[in-house]
Amino acid sequence: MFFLYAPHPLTVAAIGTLLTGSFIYVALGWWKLRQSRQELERINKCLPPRGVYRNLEPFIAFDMILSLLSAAKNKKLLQWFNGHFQTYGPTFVVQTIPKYAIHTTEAENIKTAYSLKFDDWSVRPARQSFKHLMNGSTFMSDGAAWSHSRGILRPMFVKDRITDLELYEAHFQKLLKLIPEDGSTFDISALFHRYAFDVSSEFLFGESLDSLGSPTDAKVQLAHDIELTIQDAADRFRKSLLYRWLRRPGVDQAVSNVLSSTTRYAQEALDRAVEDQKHARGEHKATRPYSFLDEMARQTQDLERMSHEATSLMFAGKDTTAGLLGSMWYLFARHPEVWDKLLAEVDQLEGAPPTYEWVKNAKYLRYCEHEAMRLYPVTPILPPRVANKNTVLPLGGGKDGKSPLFVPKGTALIVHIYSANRRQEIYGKDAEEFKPERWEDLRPGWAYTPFGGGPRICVGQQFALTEVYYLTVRLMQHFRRIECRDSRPFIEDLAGVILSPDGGVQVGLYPA
Ligand code: HEM
Repeated sequence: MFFLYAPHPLTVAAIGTLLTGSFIYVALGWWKLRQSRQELERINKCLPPRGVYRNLEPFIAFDMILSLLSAAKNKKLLQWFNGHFQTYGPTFVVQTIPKYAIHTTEAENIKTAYSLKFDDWSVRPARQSFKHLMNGSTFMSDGAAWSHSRGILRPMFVKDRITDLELYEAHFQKLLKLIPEDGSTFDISALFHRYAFDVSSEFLFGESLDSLGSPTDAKVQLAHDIELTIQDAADRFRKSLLYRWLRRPGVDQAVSNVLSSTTRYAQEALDRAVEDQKHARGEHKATRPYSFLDEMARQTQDLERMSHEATSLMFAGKDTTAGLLGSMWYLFARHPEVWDKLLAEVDQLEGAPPTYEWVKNAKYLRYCEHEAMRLYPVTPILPPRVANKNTVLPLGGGKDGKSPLFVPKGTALIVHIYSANRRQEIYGKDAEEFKPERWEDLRPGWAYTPFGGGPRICVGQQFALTEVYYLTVRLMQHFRRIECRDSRPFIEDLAGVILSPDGGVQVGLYPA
């Protein structure tokens, strides 16, 4: 029987040659990689990392994941990382057998990855949880595709586009009606979220979702679905392997409504662009408020791309802006001396609404925002970048952590803004305190990057800041006194990916 099934000697020889050839090919590839790695390490004088977080279970770092989950459950995730930076120094490595991740607070490392060696790092591999919503957006792209989309986006955020203060004023008037005038306690951060929602939707779609007014049922549903979709994207990112079993009910329908609604808004903008071309050019600008999608329709007819870009901007801009307002007002409520000083600056306007130039030049207002963003940065941990080739970071290697660090292809780099902003070497011994005055002569450069940095710096930064400054001034012109109604210390809430105080910002406000 055996004889019947024995392979022909030529077949055996062919298989043998194939196997040996493959082995040599793989071995040569591995040897070449090792050589180039050693060469890179030698040229750059790389040393092994100073801080290494070692896992007992070295494959998926199960012990670290459990420890992180427990810290997150106790609302101490940021403190957990902060503690590890105290132990290991400003850069540490988490090693598992398949790959490793670098956590850093070091300005030079951030500058290198975000600017000097920008091309060595990609964002897309770590943003897969957003793919179903914004696959073609700037936020998701790398390389030439990113340059192209960012180029389309840029003109929409230039000065004349973001100085439409009427947009902010109209929604401020609606917000004002919802604030109790008798000093009774309310959560001002919840109103900031609705305000940012309405401003963003009007800016993006040309139509506000009107969450501060009397929205239609369809708008209420869309607002609900956008919130659910944002939470779901955060779940996908955090729970990765377990996500399938831990999905929130109604997610599929919510995602589908968000996508079909943004597609409808995009289609309407394209139709208007066609109408405009038929009539005098740019006619709609006189009759309609400026909309991001209208502007985009002048540059592309790609419906999916427009819908994905608008969705990504809604995600990137809404909670972040509300989060910054929340941090500032959380701190104002606890620092009456800062409130009084800012009030004096605001009073220079003698009650008139501020102009764009005024908010840009209001120094103390800017210091307050910088200081709030320093202590409670809206995005306390930036989304990871992944090395697309072997590369080097300037710091983190050697016994003192001052030597360059070799970074193998596939390594994730995670920048910790929250911990970077508390480094005593940069901010002094009082780094934990709220002192806007420190910004009079503080220039931390790459040590302070709440909006990211380099070519991918937040495209909406000026839009967000104008919105935040304008609303703060207008509220302070109306309400002259603030009282804190929550004596608990700051407890982190990272329910989305945005940092806010647990329990909101409970205050009482009094008009003049
Ligand atoms: C206080 C408010 C905001 C904060 C703190 C903030 C923060 C950030 C940060 C840190 C990044 C860089 C992420 C990285 O490099 O990994 C970023 C990118 C981005 N932000 Fe913002 N953002 C804010 C508001 C906005 C607004 C209002 C918009 C638009 C309406 C916006 C649109 C974007 C976009 C499109 C990107 C991706 C840019 C690119 O990849 O080229 N952001 N933002």
